[in-house]
Amino acid sequence: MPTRKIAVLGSTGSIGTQTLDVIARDPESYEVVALAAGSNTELLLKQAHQFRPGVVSVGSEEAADKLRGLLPAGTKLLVGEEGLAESAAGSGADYVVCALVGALGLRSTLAAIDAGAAIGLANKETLVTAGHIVTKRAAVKGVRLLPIDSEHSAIFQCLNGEDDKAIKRLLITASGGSFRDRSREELVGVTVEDALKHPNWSMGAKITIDSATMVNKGLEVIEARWLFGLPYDRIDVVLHPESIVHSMVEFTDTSVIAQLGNPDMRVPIQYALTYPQRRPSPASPLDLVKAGTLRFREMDFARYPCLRMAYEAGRAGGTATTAFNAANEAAVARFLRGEISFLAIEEIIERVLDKHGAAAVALPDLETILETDAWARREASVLK
Ligand SMILES: NC(=O)C1=CN([C@@H]2O[C@H](COP(=O)(O)OP(=O)(O)OC[C@H]3O[C@@H](n4cnc5c(N)ncnc54)[C@H](OP(=O)(O)O)[C@@H]3O)[C@@H](O)[C@H]2O)C=CC1
Ligand SMILES: CC(=O)[C@@H](O)[C@H](O)COP(=O)(O)O
Ligand SMILES: [Mn+2]
Repeated sequence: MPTRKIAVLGSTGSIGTQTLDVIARDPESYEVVALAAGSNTELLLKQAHQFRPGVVSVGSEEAADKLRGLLPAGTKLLVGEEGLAESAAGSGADYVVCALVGALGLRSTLAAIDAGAAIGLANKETLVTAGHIVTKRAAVKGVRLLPIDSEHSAIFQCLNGEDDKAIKRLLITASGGSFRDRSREELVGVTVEDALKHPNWSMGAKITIDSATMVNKGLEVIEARWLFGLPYDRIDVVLHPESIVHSMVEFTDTSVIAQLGNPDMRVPIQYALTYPQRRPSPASPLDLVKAGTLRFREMDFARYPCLRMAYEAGRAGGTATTAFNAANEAAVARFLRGEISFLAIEEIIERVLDKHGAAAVALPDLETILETDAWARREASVLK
């Protein structure tokens, strides 16, 4: 594999740091040309000195002030949305790891695609917000969207070399999240601290809350629809408490192909970086005998209404998934700030979707999508 010129957007986050861990283990294969982060300037400074990117971008002037004069000589320091776009499309990157959190990642993902860079996509909200625009733009540019999200990496691996016509359905696995052993009645009054205790994965705060509400799986169903081009009635979710089967594909001959492994994001990250090659990984090998039992249960949509809403928004099309994602982002931010209860997240999403109504336009343009995103955030930010 020729040396890849890598931009890592969201380099100080859970995915970003694990991406840099993978890169640091194989320095001959990668040159880091851009790092972008929000406010963790202490970690970003360490990363800049370790990887010497030509471009470093931060979320605000305040954060930039903390870096000025401390970066390696010659490093270009950028700020905000422009900095993200420049990191993605003006840094000489031929591969962009999209590991920002939220729909914030949309514009830089589009900029990277327009620049012809390969995309390692972790930032699922981008596809949920504007899947038809992102996928069409990538197809026109001949850019491959390589999935980093563990379930979509698993599906991508299961589909490798298969005939699309032989696919019967996708089976996305779900751990059930932090409160999987609680009834709905027992969700009243749960704390942020408890919601952040994912049973199997160590992840950023937002996705961990999304896993607890099952919004994450809803986002992943919509993400799968856009990545693999299948209708929603052929994308199913199954509860799998062990998070060892990362997802499966059922084929027309009744075969079910699965990808398994210990829950370690460095495996899907590395696969997205080195595809179609597979490289040794520092992840601990899976011992199925030690794992013993792998359980699968039917998804309970009454227990997890956010998943139902995601399917409804996906089927409605248009800007409904944009509104779903934006309302969730705003509601989760309020929950994490201690402003609303855990159950208020799903209530707010439901009310925003009710207000959004039927999608007016089947395939909205980017301006309409961005307007809907802003509208849904405003609505979700004031609902009690
Ligand atoms: N973590 C995981 O295991 C998985 C994550 N994903 C997806 O990957 C994406 C990233 O998730 P995760 O790594 O957990 O998220 P984190 O919250 O851990 O990291 C988010 C990154 O985005 C940066 N960021 C936030 N706001 C801004 C901003 N305004 N400008 C520039 N950078 C910003 C953060 O910078 P800073 O911290 O410096 O503010 C950080 O580097 C999400 O879409 C998530 O759903 C998918 C599968 C698994
Ligand atoms: C690691 C990863 O891909 C996350 O999306 C994780 O899968 C969350 O899992 P659950 O949403 O199944 O709890
Ligand atoms: Mn996932």
